[in-house]
Amino acid sequence: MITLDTVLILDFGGQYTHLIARRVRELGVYSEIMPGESSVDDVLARRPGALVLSGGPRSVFDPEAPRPDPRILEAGLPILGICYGHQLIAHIMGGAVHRSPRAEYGRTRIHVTGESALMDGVPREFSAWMSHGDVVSKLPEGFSATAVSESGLIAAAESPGRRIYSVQFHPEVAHTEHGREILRNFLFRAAGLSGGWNPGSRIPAMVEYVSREIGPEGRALCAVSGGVDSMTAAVIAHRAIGDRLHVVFVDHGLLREGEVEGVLRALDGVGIRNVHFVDASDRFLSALSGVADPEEKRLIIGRLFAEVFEDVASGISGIGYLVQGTIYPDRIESGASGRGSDRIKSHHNVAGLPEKFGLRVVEPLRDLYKDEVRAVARELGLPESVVGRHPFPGPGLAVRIEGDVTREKLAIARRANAIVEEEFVRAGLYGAVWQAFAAVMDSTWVGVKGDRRELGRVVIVRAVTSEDGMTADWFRIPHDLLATISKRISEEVPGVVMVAYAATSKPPSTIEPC
Ligand SMILES: Nc1ncnc2c1ncn2[C@@H]1O[C@H](COP(=O)(O)OP(=O)(O)OP(=O)(O)O)[C@@H](O)[C@H]1O
Ligand SMILES: O=c1[nH]c(=O)c2[nH+]cn([C@@H]3O[C@H](COP(=O)(O)O)[C@@H](O)[C@H]3O)c2[nH]1
Ligand SMILES: NC(=O)CC[C@H](N)C(=O)O
Ligand SMILES: [Mg+2]
Repeated sequence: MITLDTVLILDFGGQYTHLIARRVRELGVYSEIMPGESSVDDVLARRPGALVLSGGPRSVFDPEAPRPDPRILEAGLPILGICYGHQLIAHIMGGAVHRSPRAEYGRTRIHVTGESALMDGVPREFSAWMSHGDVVSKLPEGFSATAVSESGLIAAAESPGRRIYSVQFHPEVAHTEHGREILRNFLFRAAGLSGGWNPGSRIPAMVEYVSREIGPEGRALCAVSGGVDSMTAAVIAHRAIGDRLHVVFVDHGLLREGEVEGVLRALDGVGIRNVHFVDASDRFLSALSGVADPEEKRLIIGRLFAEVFEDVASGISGIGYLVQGTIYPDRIESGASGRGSDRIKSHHNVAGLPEKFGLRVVEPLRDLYKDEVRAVARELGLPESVVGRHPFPGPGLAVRIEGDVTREKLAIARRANAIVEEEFVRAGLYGAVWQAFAAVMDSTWVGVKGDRRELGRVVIVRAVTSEDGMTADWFRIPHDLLATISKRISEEVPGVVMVAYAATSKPPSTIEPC
């Protein structure tokens, strides 16, 4: 699916690597992230139009520091180094990097000192976001500095003849003024890429990919949750193979109020005929009984999903494939994107499938971010109720329940989640947040209801804003809305005596509690 104008971002563990990929895509150039130490052959095999070397936590002179294959710098490709990437270029090509006596963190004034395609249309002075302790103290042969920071440190450098550019600051973060222009200048002026990519433009290629994978005779199962990812994957697969597509929707007993009816209605609406609804709630809930560890719960659910899919598949003749709505962040967060990144959570659809899974997995959306999937869904004509639906994790309410999943906690989670969603809709704020939900804690709080002591549960309400679920900020919820939600949950949901609001961003938290 790679076209000529792909930008590959070599990841050295930077905090903002994903933002670089997103910004580049927003500018109309397809981009992907690769491990920073990928070999020159692996990089060139993907026929990139340009490379970006990301930031990273290490010092270039640290013996453990990740390094690019040096031949990459000689391959003649346009390169932009950012922060650690900037330092790597200097270090490898014969310049020098030193521990700076003055670290620069946060907003820093930048002075443009030279003529540079990178700085075209950018004022001679602007504020940029810095986050570094090392500094390039000597540039390699043939490089010149084009900007300095307020402390006189090199902030941008280049060797235009070799089409190698580097910046010490982070053009990809919103706090850097003109960061977008600088990236745009790199892509279109320095690297001469042509742009014009948008997520919708990938629809034909995605349909093509599904047709090719499944072949002219093949039949596939598509696991659908009703979320925008799997609905979009199903519609793409349906375009590709028509009624050779069978959709399976599983009730694992961890769904929200009204969800079964809603999803079946939505499936009917997109014209998919072969729908298999499986009520497997007893099977899932009994397997989860007494299991408190979050990762263990996820892995059990992943395994049971796979078993149910295999059962359904074996009842339909000729099914050899499973189409899933896996998206890019699912793979990244499950630690599947490259070496050295940590597995944060086992998203059931990535890490949960058993090694000997009997069906071949087909994932048309595997390289897209959520907002890009939404753009595709809109383009495909899916209804706004699907396009705008908040993400709901595959393991369902199990990840919104601390400790073991009991019927008591499930009932609380179900009611409390319904109240949160209803009130966000009523306040006109459903579309303003990435997600809004309630989680049920194991801990208790002493309450007093109708003059009687009641040892009740704690429910945590969480609402976040986010672009892609990779990072998130807690939503500054209006107090009136929080008051209504809190009052309704504590009054209407038996067994709850405390409602709290989660005021931590991601990082350091994640969005869902488990
Ligand atoms: N109840 C379910 N029945 C069948 N398949 C499911 C179910 N829940 C999840 N899946 C499968 O797991 C995949 C991942 O779930 P995930 O929640 O990430 O995506 P989604 O539900 O499609 O979208 P969203 O993130 O918007 O909820 C889905 O795309 C689908 O293939
Ligand atoms: O399909 C999914 N399977 C999962 O196992 C899963 N866990 C979390 N999520 C959703 O992913 C986004 C990031 O969540 P976290 O910050 O909690 O990791 C949030 O939007 C979460 O709702 C999941 N989606
Ligand atoms: N953000 C970065 O890439 C930091 C690079 C390097 N670790 C430094 O501290 O200078
Ligand atoms: Mg979902």
